[in-house]
Amino acid sequence: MKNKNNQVNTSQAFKEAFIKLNPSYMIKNPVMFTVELGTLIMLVVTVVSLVSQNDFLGNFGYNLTITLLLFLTVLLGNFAEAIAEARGKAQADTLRKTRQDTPARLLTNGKEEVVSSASLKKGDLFVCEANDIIPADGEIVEGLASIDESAITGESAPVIREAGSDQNTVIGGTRVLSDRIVISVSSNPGESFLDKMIALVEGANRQKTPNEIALTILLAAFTLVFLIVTVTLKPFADFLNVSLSLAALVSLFVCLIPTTIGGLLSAIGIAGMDRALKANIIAKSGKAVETAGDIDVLLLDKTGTITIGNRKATAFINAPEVPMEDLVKASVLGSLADTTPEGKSVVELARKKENATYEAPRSSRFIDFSAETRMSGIDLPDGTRIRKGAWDTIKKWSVKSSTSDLDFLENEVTKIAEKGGTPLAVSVNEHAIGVIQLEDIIKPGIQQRFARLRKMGVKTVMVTGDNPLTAKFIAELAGVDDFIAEAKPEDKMNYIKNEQKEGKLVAMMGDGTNDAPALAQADVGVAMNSGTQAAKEAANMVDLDSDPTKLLEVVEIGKQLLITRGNITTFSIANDVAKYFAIVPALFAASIPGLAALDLMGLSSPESAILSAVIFNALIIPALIPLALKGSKYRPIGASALLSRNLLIYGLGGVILPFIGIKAIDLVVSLFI
Ligand SMILES: Nc1ncnc2c1ncn2[C@@H]1O[C@H](COP(=O)(O)OP(=O)(O)OP(=O)(O)O)[C@@H](O)[C@H]1O
Ligand SMILES: [K+]
Ligand SMILES: [Mg+2]
Repeated sequence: MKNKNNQVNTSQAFKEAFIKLNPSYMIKNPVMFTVELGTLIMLVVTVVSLVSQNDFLGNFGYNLTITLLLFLTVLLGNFAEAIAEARGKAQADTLRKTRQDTPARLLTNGKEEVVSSASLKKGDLFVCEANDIIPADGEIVEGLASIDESAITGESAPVIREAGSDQNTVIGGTRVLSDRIVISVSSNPGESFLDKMIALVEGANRQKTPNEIALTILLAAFTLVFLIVTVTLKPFADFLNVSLSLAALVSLFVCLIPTTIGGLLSAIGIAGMDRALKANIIAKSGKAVETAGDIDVLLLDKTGTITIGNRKATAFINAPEVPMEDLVKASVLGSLADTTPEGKSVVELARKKENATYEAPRSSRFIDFSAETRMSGIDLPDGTRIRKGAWDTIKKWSVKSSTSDLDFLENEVTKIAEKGGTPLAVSVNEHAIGVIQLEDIIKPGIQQRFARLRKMGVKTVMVTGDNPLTAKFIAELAGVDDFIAEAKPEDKMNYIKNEQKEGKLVAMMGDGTNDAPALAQADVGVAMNSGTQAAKEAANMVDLDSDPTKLLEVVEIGKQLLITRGNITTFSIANDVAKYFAIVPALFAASIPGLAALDLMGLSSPESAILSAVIFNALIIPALIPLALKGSKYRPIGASALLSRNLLIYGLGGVILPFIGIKAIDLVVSLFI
């Protein structure tokens, strides 16, 4: 999140590192758990070597040193995880301050009563006015207000939230700046957006992602293989009359198993979630963040996602021989009960421009707008049927219209649509009588960012319920690769299913209830924070900035996470293999003259070789903490170029570094033993 202080408390993280030594916690990380076991074994050996002496038990001072170094290795792994978590904890504390108990003006049967925010339940209604802190998450059922959401988003510009629109949700802890709204509570105590966010940043219920689980299993398998390698070295050494102490065997084992990635794995995952949060993305799972790194197609809803979303009526166009007054009257009557911003703006335009107000006769029947029918309207008591909606539906409805009227209106509809406006046709008793022009504003700065997504190999597709001409205009202006028009909610979902059948990974960004099925179906569903409750619940991420191009950051964070994990794994395993060739010749060189040729390093003694390797093995973990937290940089240079580049740096580097590092440490260590 922006503007949030993010101070990392190092001493606190160090304390956490000790708490994490608990074996029931350690067992989740098999590699480091084995190191902990090794430490315990060495502790026992150290104590025993104090009273009884032989070659296998080794000497007390040396054993104690190895024990302490192994303990340090475990501790440093835990510290890496703790320091990654500490950043989230600082943010959680800031958020907690936002979640205080506030008075709520509960509304029951039209009467107001002040209660505590903690007692609000799902479905309760409450009132908020200027300067009130909104006591709970909810949907506005009446009115419109400007709201300061900076406590959550860090963004100081106020946002407009309005009943009946796709921008009708409010978050507990944010502040109303103007006007009066009635809100219906959408979550029970303890389950609010803030509660979920706090749990998320604290990593309280962080689940390992499928990728992480797979890697953990692989690393455990490696550990087992190296256990066998180490154990079989003992009879081999006996046969050759080389004395190998228990300390040497345990140390060799710890040096060979992938402790570097084992110690940093969870820190890498936590840091990825943390980067998402810094980009103002609330990711409900780490899996979604990782998947985002591999996305092929991005679907975007038009209204409210690519455009600002409060479409306003700006003109009435009447059919020939239909008086303007009749069109305006029918438009207003057909919009009186329409709670959408489109409907309200029609009534508004009639009042402002034509100075016309009308009231619906009693016992009229209202037909609500739905994305499915794409029209709305009213049936008057005298039998008059008024409908307004998308041109293709109204055209079908208007069976009694003359061809010339239909031709005229179709021409007007085309003109509006070609400029990116949304035409709403109006029909009375199956006669089309005119068109209302709706206009919307495209969110700024979109085009370049879609171009970058294209460069990353992501195809962008706009899906909309609007007509093909409007869709085409907005699609070109926004710079998306393709568009789908006249899409009903299930069309959006089916498009995603089809792409998925072809093996593609699909992301969807949307804000409306009509986007919810698609958001749930997509591999990565991102809801606009401004969107409806249904959209936010169906999605696996929420973008606090309601920015449709935010997927760019999400993809980069996902790729970064995958690449960082890949790089450190490569490095860790290359390191371990190199250590084998650095230490084993040193252990046997004295007894097998043939091996001396392999002893490239010429380490000062077998004991010093072992010690130096263990020290190197422990220190490499903190050395890589900054990389694990910051992540490898992602460059859009293509997958194979990236792979060969990283293999070169982390694979080759991982092989070479231990030779240099261990030799340098050996030079120092040999001064002491
Ligand atoms: N209040 C309304 N009354 C009648 N018709 C409407 C109303 N609002 C929209 N329409 C018509 O229905 C069509 C579909 O609307 P819908 O909101 O499902 O899709 P959309 O406008 O493309 O938005 P999105 O891109 O968010 O899906 C609109 O293009 C418009 O022609
Ligand atoms: K190791
Ligand atoms: Mg929308």
